[in-house]
Amino acid sequence: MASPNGGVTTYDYDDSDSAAPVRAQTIEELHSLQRKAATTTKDGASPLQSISASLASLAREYGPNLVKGDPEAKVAAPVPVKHQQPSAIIAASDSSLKFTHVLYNLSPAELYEQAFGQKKSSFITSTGALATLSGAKTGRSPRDKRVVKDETTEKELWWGKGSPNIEMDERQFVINRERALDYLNSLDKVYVNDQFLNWDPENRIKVRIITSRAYHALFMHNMCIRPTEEELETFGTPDFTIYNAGEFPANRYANYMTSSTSINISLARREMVILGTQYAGEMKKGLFGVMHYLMPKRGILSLHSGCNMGKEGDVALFFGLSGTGKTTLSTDHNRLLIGDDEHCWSDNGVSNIEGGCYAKCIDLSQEKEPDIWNAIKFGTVLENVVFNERTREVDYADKSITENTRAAYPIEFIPNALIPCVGPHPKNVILLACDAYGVLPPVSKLNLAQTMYHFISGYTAIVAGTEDGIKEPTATFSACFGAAFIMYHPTKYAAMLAEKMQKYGATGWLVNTGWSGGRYGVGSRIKLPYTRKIIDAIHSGELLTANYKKTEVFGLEIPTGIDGVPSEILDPVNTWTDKAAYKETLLKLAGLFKNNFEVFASYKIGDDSSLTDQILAAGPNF
Ligand SMILES: Nc1ncnc2c1ncn2[C@@H]1O[C@H](COP(=O)(O)OP(=O)(O)O)[C@@H](O)[C@H]1O
Ligand SMILES: C=C(OP(=O)(O)O)C(=O)O
Ligand SMILES: [Ca+2]
Ligand SMILES: [Mn+2]
Repeated sequence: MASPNGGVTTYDYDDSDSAAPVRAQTIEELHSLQRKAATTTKDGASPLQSISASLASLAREYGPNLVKGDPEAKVAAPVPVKHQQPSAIIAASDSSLKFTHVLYNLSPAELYEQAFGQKKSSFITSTGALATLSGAKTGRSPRDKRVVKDETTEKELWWGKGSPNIEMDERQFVINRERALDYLNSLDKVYVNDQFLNWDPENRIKVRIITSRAYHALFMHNMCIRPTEEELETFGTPDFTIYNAGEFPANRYANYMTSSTSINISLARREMVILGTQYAGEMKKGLFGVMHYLMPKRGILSLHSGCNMGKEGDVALFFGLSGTGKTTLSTDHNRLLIGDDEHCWSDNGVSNIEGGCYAKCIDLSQEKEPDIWNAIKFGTVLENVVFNERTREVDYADKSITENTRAAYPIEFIPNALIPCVGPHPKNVILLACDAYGVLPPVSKLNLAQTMYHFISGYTAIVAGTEDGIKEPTATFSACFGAAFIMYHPTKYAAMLAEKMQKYGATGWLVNTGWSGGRYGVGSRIKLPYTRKIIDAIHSGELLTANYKKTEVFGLEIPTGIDGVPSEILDPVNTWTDKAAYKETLLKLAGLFKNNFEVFASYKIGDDSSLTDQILAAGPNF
């Protein structure tokens, strides 16, 4: 009788195990049957060659020896493809004799397995997410960011007081780059992701992320736009490359370095080097800075904002500093999500830069934020959360590691995401100001000059944990609601925003997602359900036709009533029991606005000098 595995004749024993035997002679063969080979690229060597070039030292003649696939994979291992090297070259150092395995664009399942093999800190939670730790740094380190100042960037970029761009020179950049590369090339394996930024096909940017940690690769898989198999085949050379050697420290004695953490950007080389921090947000926000450089050169405005669209095609932008409500408020069950954090506004409308969302999840509740809650499942990265050791249920209230706990998931995990993530010109531009002083109204309608005044001021709070060293909400002025990420002077972005808002007739709003009834510590955070009702009234048009009154000092137009919101909270004076303290705090804040704006007073906003005058007059009067 012919056996199912063909050719081999077996005889009937009186054996109870009468099922057909598996098509394997050995246990290894059996294991190899478990996994069906994935379709590989037509020309397997081509991405490896471009990766080898990426990982090459600038000082040595050729790059490291690269092999595809996991060194641990004994079964069905991909065929090693050695990088082409001139055969006559004699290895200059031991490091060039050694192989580094490249794990290229792995799937989430593969990255889970890699993460478990790599760190004791990676676990599956009860809903299937990958919980992990980012190490000593659990927020961004803006004081450790350096940008190469050369002849071009010296003229182009915003430098000096208030600017996020702290200079370094080209030579120190390549020294740090070499340090990162030597570290990465010393490892047995590195993870490489080739992905895209920007859903606008005409302005798509190709990015490569090289990292030592599987969780970083999964994070970027979720956060950037994922290429199809065909797009990977023709990917070619990336437009921008991140070398994430965050597990390895920077040299504190090097020029321009002040700590062992260093985030280095060279716009000329189109590269970013990360040393001494594993906080994943550093990569996504670093790339955002690059987009803030590249896009305005093409007449496209880059925005630190969330974005969603109503059923009628009405688009809203939500500008806000980290942790002040972009993700929470743009994720709205009644609207289509275009993106939660980074967008472009071009002549064609809006487009999301990213392929995923990065939600703060401290105190996350299923009831208040159901869509984010449900997105935390297999494939999602959970950074720095605490969970029950046995049930693996996450305790979202636990701040023992940080208050900046985060979930990163692909945008498709939100059921009403709009794919591709593009939309028409915005109708409403909402500025989220998280007021730690508790004196700004929950909502005000702004005219264009006021919108520009508040956009340039960027008054809000840095919330606990989002930046290194911040322990409680701290009042700040962050130009364009994202000063840490912009590259040019704020008035360049403001002029573009004014032009676009005017051209497309968008209305500006100031929404306080912070405190009410007293400053932080005395009053309380405005309730999320009320903020949602306010946002609903903006979207529906209800607030365009409402009755308004003007506040003293700031001259803000506030509505007298909104469906579902207690009317008395709309004017903040009503929520303070100590009226004298309210007035004093209001004047104090107005003074801070005035001081902050002084540096901008000498700049013209765009070509319109009458708009500049109106903007200067749109601040507080006292
Ligand atoms: N009134 C409010 N409006 C918006 N967010 C609020 C409000 N009250 C509390 N929050 C909380 O503030 C945080 C906002 O974070 P998130 O939306 O992720 O910020 P961003 O996307 O701007 O970085 C969430 O944890 C949210 O639950
Ligand atoms: C990730 C960050 O912020 P956001 O919540 O705005 O994405 C950050 O500031 O590190
Ligand atoms: Ca090796
Ligand atoms: Mn966010």
